[in-house]
Amino acid sequence: MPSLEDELFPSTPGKFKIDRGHTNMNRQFQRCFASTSTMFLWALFLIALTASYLSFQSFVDSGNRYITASWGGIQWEKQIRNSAHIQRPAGMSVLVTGAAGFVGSHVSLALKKRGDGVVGLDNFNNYYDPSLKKARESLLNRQGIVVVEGDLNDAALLAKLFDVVAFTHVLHLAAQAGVRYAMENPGSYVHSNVAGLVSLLEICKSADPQPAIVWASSSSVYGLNENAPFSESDRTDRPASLYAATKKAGEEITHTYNHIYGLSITGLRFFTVYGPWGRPDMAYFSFTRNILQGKTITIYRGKNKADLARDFTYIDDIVKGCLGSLDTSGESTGSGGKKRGPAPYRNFNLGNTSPVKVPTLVNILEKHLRMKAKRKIVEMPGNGDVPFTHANISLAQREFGYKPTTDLQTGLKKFVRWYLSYYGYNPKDVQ
Ligand SMILES: O=C(O)[C@H]1O[C@H](OP(=O)(O)OP(=O)(O)OC[C@H]2O[C@@H](n3ccc(=O)[nH]c3=O)[C@H](O)[C@@H]2O)[C@H](O)[C@@H](O)[C@H]1O
Repeated sequence: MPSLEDELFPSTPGKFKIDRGHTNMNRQFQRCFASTSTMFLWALFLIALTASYLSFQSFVDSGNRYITASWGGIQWEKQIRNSAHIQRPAGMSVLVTGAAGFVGSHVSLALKKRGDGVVGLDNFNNYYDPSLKKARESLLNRQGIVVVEGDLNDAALLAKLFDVVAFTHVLHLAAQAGVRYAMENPGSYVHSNVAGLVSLLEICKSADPQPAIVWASSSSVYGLNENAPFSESDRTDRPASLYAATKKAGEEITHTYNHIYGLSITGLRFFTVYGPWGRPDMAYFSFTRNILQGKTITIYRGKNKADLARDFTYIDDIVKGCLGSLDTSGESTGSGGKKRGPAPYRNFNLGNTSPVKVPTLVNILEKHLRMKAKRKIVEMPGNGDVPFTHANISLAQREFGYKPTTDLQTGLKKFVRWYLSYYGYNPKDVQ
């Protein structure tokens, strides 16, 4: 009888040598035959195992190819390098995250126009109509700017981008925006504004040379602050929304990376930015759409029937603020994850310095659209809104000459003109 060991390990070399001197040939033959067929079965099993392993590997490989299909390869790298190519003396090569977004697309075009190299990154998520993002991307493409489709949390993609281009600057504008949406989808704020930010900083800190980073914080960090106008030295530890809390977290996180790794960091506290190619989720945009469609608009009102007010800031002024910040960012001091000395850490308000009440904003829209709004006034729900915002911009003025020049009347006129042409309304129909 074959031992258990024989059964389990039938292919052990030399184990089944035929003993020719044995008289019981038949038995020998049977044993040998039995062993051979077991060997055969095991061989079959091994072949099947190898085949399944190989096909699994090829499935994994093809999966990876699918995941990375939108980036990688010699041709792709060439496009990225062309896009990042600097065309002016002492120019910069900038990675703009959120490049297909409102502010990102405007600043990318301005950078390219003055001869800087720009590579965009955007995940084209569907927080609002992605076709608007695609339309902005087309504008950028026409100026030779490539927008890579990918998420901040894709560390392999970020590493690849820094392999291909030694970016001098990162303008980090990709974020989950919107104050009130944070109650519906809190996870998206953590994903983009916290995890995504850290993922980007990790790559930047390890880069050699390290880029200088300018990124979008928010006026919302002032939260329940009542000192007006808001100064950078005011309290920012009482956020009123999760959106604000993630932006405040961003300011703390970037401080850490500045402190440990010597990254140059500039945070920009944007005050309710508006203008052509804007964000459809914002009040001025959705009010315009609803007024044109004859739908009722809801206007929130604060305590004691006080109107809410915002320091609405026109996009062209914000673009100038972004360029000024990039130009004065100073250099990161570290390389390859090691700090070599202190680097700049700055936060600036970029606002308009003249708050306007929301009902006044609606009056201006009515005038430009030549249509009456159907208004419904409701008490401000506890949704993260703050009663007013008002920027003190003296710090940005001093540091890089920031000076907003567009008032809400003028800015909304430009917005309405863009809106009507983009969405195909004939202004004559809008009487
Ligand atoms: O500065 C910022 O850091 C933020 O600015 C922007 O937030 P907000 O100032 O809240 O702008 P926005 O939504 O246009 O509401 C404007 C006003 O209309 C009121 N509002 C709004 C909607 C509505 O239906 N009714 C209404 O009265 C509303 O109560 C508010 O008083 C960006 O979206 C945000 O991403 C961030 O960048």
